[in-house]
Amino acid sequence: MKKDQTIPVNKNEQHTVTIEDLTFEGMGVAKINGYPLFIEDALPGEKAEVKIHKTGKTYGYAKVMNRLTSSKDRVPLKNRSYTRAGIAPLQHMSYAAQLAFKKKQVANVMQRIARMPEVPVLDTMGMEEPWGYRNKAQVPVRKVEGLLTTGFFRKNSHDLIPMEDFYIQDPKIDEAIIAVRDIMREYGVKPYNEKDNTGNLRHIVVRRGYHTGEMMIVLVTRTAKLFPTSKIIPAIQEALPEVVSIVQNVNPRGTNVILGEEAIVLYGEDKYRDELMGNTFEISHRSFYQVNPLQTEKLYQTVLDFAAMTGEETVIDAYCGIGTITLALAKKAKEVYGIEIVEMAVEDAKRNAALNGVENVTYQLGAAEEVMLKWAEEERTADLLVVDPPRKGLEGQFIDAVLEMKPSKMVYVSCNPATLARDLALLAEGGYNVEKIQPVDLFPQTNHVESVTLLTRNEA
Ligand SMILES: C[S@@+](CC[C@H](N)C(=O)[O-])C[C@H]1O[C@@H](n2cnc3c(N)ncnc32)[C@H](O)[C@@H]1O
Repeated sequence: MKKDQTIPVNKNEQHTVTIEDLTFEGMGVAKINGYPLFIEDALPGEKAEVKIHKTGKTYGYAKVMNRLTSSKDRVPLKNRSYTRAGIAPLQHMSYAAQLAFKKKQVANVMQRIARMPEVPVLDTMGMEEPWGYRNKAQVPVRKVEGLLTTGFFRKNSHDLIPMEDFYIQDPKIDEAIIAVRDIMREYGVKPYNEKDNTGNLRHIVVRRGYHTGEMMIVLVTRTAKLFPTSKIIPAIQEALPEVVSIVQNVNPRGTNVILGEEAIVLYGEDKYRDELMGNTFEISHRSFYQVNPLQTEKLYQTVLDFAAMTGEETVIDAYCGIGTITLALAKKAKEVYGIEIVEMAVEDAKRNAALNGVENVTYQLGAAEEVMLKWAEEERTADLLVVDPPRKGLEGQFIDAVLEMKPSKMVYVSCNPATLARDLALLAEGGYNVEKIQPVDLFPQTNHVESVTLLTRNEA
């Protein structure tokens, strides 16, 4: 829709529309005289009476008042709040349709952003049981009707929707949140009030090892003062025998960032254990660890399959976190160099290598873009480069370093198709062939798309 065109709808009007497409967030798209309306819980092909609730210059939002026809891809909702909270925005879509939607997301950006429609995008690898998969929950705590309450924020807001069962988390984690909430209520802990930055308990974070059952509880508070800890700690231990670590993380700032800088270990050590690809990992409360353990093994196996190593390779694993991919690579390579920016993750990574008796890995603390540039200038090289950056993708400087270093093979693990496509276009321009992309569903019921891409150097 052109900017100078008048908006063909008004707020609160009702219209009958047919859904034509889905946004990357999974919202239905219908058009009225070319003006796109984004509609929650609506699938392509469905006809519905909708009410306009927001209009902008180039698009608006509408709500389904009456669904007139249903798509064959529609399944019953578990709970409408999960869509509102953004926990399970695709819950109305059959799992097969979710997998197809994610494959299409990748194909779309490869066409639109990378301008490489010819690159094969394989079928998304899904889960057998796409619920109850998350090994970590970070649940906000607020006062609701006078009581310390846990739940989830309504999308784009900080209104707490009280919730006890999240469905996408390991059910043991849901139980643990309720148990900790009840203990906090019993001992009169004050819930955080962000309006005037008062109260104390901001978030309850629970992490649980899928293979070990070990649980870590993180109590995120505004001040370092906490409760009658002498009563709370034994109460948590009694209610949750799987708990091996209780950490208080202090975050005094008025911010959306969950964790603060200061940590006080209340019980055990700042770590719990889990296993991945036959290796054991100790994970501290600040370290990144993939949230879907079963699918993570499929993701890493895809990395190994794409890498097809002979045992002679020198490998760089950039953005390595606590070394989960690094150790999987180490079994098949001559040597692996991990790069990671979070100091505690590097400490975890080193300890984890020792714990598993792996000697052919070396970890470098620092920004991957700086370390890679330095290594390229020193004329160090690698046969294989594995990258697994955060959502913003690779820095320009990182790509420059890759093009100078020229590893013959690259495997790119991405959690954001848009930045992946941008980076693949630059790498292709710099002499890499983008061979294939394998989407892997790490986040069923959500619109997040993870993928693994194989690139080889075109020496011609
Ligand atoms: C998506 S995680 C991947 C971690 C690991 N490969 C895994 O599968 O568990 C991205 C990691 O990159 C790290 N990171 C973020 N920016 C970085 C940078 N500029 N340089 C190096 N590491 C960075 C984060 O701390 C995080 O551990």
